[in-house]
Amino acid sequence: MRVTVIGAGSMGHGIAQVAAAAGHDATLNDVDEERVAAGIEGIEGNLAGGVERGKVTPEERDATLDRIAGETDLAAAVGDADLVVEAVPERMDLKKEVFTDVEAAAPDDAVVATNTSSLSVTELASALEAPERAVGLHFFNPPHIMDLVEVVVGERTSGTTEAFAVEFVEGVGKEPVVVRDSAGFASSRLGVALGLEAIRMVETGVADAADIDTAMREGYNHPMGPLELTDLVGLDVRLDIAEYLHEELGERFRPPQTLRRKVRAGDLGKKSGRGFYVWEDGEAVRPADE
Ligand SMILES: NC(=O)c1ccc[n+]([C@@H]2O[C@H](COP(=O)([O-])OP(=O)(O)OC[C@H]3O[C@@H](n4cnc5c(N)ncnc54)[C@H](O)[C@@H]3O)[C@@H](O)[C@H]2O)c1
Repeated sequence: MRVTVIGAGSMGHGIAQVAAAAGHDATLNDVDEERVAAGIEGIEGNLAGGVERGKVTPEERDATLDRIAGETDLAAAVGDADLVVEAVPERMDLKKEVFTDVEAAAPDDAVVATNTSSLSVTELASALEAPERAVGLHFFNPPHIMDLVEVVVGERTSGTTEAFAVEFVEGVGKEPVVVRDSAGFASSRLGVALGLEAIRMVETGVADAADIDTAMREGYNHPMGPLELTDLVGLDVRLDIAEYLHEELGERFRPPQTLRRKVRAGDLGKKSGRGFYVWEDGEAVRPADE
């Protein structure tokens, strides 16, 4: 199968890697050469880590990389795709534009998927002349490690598209859960609620970021605390999601000022090197506000 991923950021490059590792031809698209190259470098880094840990053989690494191509021209990237997954920033207008461009250039029977964490798949699909071919494929961060993929079924998603999506997810070795389209789906709504409350607790001086994270790891057995997870996801991504959930679900999702302030300052978490923590070599090394 040919899989094209639009957007080579935190999620897009990982999704292309997962598809290629499962034997699909994967094309990675972004707005310029530099971002595509950074995405491919990210995949190389993930695979090198896999080889070091004995999870990936050198042959599998090479075969996966051989199946990945970069392409900055969207029409060329999707021209012979069987599945297109968009992973551009969490903004409805931008994603609709991408969907429209994909439909104009992709084969008529290609499935058009979105990796959105929260936006309505039904509304996004309304940008297509054939909304029945749209579906949500919500991978988790980092896609090559996390097993879950939410398959989000919009109002107009056809049974064939849903079945294709579930089969694709199982085929790449992940665990699909099928969810109805509603703001934040099953996972982001709860995950973001926890993250926003943790930020409000830092703001009001209940405890500092490291202590809140320790409490959730040690007390609730979460593998990662809500603030470190916010850093991993990206503060800008979390802010976009919170704004949408605030609009759709009300006051409890109002983005805290601290989140806005950090995003304005360019403190986006792991990807910029600083968020609630300072990040070095992919690890949170100390709280940012000490
Ligand atoms: N970060 C997470 O933990 C996470 C988890 C699950 C889902 N998501 C969702 O995945 C999507 C992407 O998030 P991300 O964290 O990878 O964002 P990101 O900011 O890391 O990457 C987005 C990429 O899209 C590119 N882009 C922007 N406009 C484009 C266009 N018109 N055509 C092609 N590329 C374009 C950007 O250059 C950038 O490289 C969002 O919808 C987000 O909600 C994110």
